[in-house]
Amino acid sequence: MLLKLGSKPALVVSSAEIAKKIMKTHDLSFAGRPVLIAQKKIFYDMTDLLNLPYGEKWRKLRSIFMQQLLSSTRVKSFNSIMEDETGLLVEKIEACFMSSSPVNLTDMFMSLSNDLISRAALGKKHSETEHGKKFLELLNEAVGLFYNFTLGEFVPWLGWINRLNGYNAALDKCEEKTDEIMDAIIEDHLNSGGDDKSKECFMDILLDMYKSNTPGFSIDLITLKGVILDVFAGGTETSAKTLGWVMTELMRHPEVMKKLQYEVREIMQGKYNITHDDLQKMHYLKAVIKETFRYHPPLTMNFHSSREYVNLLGYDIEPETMVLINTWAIGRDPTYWPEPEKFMPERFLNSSVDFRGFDFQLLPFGAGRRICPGLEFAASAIEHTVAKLMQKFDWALPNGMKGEELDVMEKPGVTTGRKNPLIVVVTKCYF
Ligand code: HEM
Repeated sequence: MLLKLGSKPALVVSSAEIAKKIMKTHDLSFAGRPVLIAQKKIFYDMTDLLNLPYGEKWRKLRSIFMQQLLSSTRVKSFNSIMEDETGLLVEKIEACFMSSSPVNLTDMFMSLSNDLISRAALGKKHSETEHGKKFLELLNEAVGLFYNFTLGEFVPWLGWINRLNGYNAALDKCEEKTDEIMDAIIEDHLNSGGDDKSKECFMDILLDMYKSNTPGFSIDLITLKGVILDVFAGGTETSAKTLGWVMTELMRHPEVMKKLQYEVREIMQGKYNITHDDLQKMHYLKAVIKETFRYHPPLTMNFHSSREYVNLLGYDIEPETMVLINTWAIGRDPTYWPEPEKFMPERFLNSSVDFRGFDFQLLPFGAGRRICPGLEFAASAIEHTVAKLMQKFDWALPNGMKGEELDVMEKPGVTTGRKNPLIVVVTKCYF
C-alpha cells in the first residue's frame, strides 16, 4: 500500500512476497533508514548502526558488530553469563514460591534482559550502579519520545508545533542527559573496568579500538557511544517482551507447556547447567519460540527507506520513501499459515522455516543487509531462559484462573509487549 504521510511518501508492506522483493531482490535500494526527528537527536545525529544511512560507515560499523561483538563464537562464550543470570532468576522465583507470593514475570524478564545485556556490554550489572539506573530511566524516556510521532515529522512546515508543545525541549533535555550518562559510564569503566576481569566485554573491545591508531580499526568516541546505546536500545525490551509472550502462550496452552517440560526434563536428566549443545537438542523449544515470534513479533513494524528510484510491481517508488514492513500482519497471513490465529508450535516441527532472514513469512529480526546483528544473542538468551523455567518449575495462574482466561492484550510502543503484567504462581519447584 503506497501512502503519503503528510509530505512524505510511505510504503506499507503486508505480504511476504513484497517483503522478499524489498529485502532480497532490491535489498540495496531499500537498505536506508528514514530520518526521524527523535532518532536524530538521541542517536548522535543518526551515526549509530541502527539509524545510519547505508554506506561505507555503516559497513564498517556492521562488521564491528558481526565480527567483534556478536560473532557466534562470542555469543557462545556468553553461555556462562546466561547460566548465572538465569540461575539468579530461578532463585528469585524460588523465593516467591517459598513465601507463597505470586511472580511478576514481566518485571523479572525486564531485569534479566537488562542484566544480560549489561554484563555482555559493560562487564557488570548496570542496574546496580547509580549511572546505570539513570541510564535505564532515560532509555524509557527516549523510547516514549520515539513512539510519539509528531505532525512536524511528516509536515515540515508544522514543525513549530513541536516547539510550542514542548516536544523539542523534551528531546533536547533527553539528548543532553543521555550524553552526560554515556560519558559517566565510560569514565566509570575506565576507572574500574567490569567486575568479571577474565572476560572481555563490548566496552573493552570498543575502548581498545578508540585508543588504537591502526587505520581502518580505530573508532571515534561518538561511534563508541552510539554502539553502546544501540545494544541497550535494540536488545533489552525486545528480548524481555518476547519472553513475556512465550510464557503467556504457555500459560494459555497447558498441553504445549507439558510437552515442552517433558522435552527439557528428558534432555536435562540429572544435570543443572544448560549448555549450547543441550539447547540444540530441544526441537520443541525452538518450535515454541518460532511460533511466539510469528504470533507476537516484538517489533511489529520494521522501518526501511528507499535510496533511489525503484520500479516495484509497476509502481514507481521515489527515493527516501519510508518503507514499513508489517511483520505482525505477515506472521498472520493465511496464505502461509493455516489457522493463523491458533498458537500451534507443531507447525514448525517438520518445517525448515526459521527466523534467520531466509523465510520472508517469518521476519521478527528483519532480513537482508540490515537484519538484526543481535539475533544469535537474543535467540540464545530466550532459549536458555525458557528452558530453565521449564526445567525448574510447574506453573499456574493466580486464583485458579484458567489458561484461556489469560488476556493477550497488547501495549503498543516501539516494541509490543503485554498490556498487563504477567502474574503467575509456581505450584512446584524441582531442586
Ligand atoms: C528478541 C530480540 C530482538 C528482536 C526481535 C530484534 C529485532 C530487530 C529488527 C526487526 C531489526 C531491524 C532489521 C531490519 O531493518 O531489517 C533489528 C535491528 C537491529 N538490532 Fe535487533 N532485535 C533483537 C535483539 C537485539 C539484540 C540483543 C541486539 C544487540 C545486542 C540488537 C541490535 C540491533 C541493531 C544494532 C540493529 C540495527 C542493524 C542495522 O541497521 O544494520 N537487537 N533488530
